[in-house]
Amino acid sequence: MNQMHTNSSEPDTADIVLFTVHDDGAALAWPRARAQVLLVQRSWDSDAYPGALALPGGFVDDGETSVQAAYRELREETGLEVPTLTRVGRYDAPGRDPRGPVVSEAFTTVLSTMPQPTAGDDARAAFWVPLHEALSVPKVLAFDHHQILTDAHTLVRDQLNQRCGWSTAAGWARAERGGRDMTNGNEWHLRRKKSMWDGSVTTWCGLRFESGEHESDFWHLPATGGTCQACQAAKRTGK
Ligand SMILES: O=P(O)(O)OC[C@H]1O[C@@H](O)[C@H](O)[C@@H]1O
Repeated sequence: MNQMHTNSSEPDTADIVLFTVHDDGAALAWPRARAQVLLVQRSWDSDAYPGALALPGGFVDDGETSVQAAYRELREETGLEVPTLTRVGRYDAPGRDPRGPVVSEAFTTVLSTMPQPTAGDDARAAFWVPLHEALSVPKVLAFDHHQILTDAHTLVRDQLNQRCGWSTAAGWARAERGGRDMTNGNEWHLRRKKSMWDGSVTTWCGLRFESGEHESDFWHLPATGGTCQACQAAKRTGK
C-alpha cells in the first residue's frame, strides 16, 4: 500500500529493525553470540531504491497505527511474527525518501531464535546479515535505514546490557560508607556482569540490603577487577 499522509503528524511509513543474538543453535551462547539483523532486498519494481537492501517496512494503511503497520509489514515482507516491538524513533529528515516528505516511525526487537524468513509482498529476498557488516557500510542501505539501524542498535544494546544476568559475587565485604555505618546486615559486594550483547565482562560493586530485595549505588569497576571505595574502606576497618 502506498499512501502519503501529507499535512499530517502521523507517520507515513513504519520500519522494523529485527535483531537476533542467536548463535549456532545455542540461544544466547556467550561469548560467541553474534548479533544479526534482518534485511530485505527491495523489488526491482519499487519506485524508490529498486533492488536495494533495506530494513523491512512500508506504508501505514488507513485506520492503522504505525506499530500495527510494523507488525503487518514484517509479516508480509519476511513471513515473521514477533511478540513485541519497541519504538526507536521518528524519522522525518528532508530528503530521506526520494519520493517526497515521507515520515517514518521505526520499531525494534531482539529475538533469541533465528527464524528463517520468507520474502513476500514487495521484498525480493529477506535474510539475516551480521550486524557489524550492516553497520560498517552506511551507503548500502536504502533511505536513512543505516541511521535507523544505528539508533536501534544503540537502544537495544543498552537495554540488553542492563538486563543481563549477574554472575557469582567475586568478593564480599561489610562496609562503612562516608563514615556512616550501614544498617546491620547490609553488604557490599562485587559482581561481574556479562553482556548479552557481546559477552564482554565488567565488574560492579554495590550495596545489597538485608532483605535481598534491593541493590543500589553500583560502581562500575575496571574489567580487571578491583574494589570500589566502599569495599576498600571496609577492608581497612575490617568490618
Ligand atoms: O517499501 P515501500 O512501500 O516502497 O516504501 C516504504 C519505505 O519508504 C521509506 O520512506 C520507509 O523507510 C519505508 O521503508
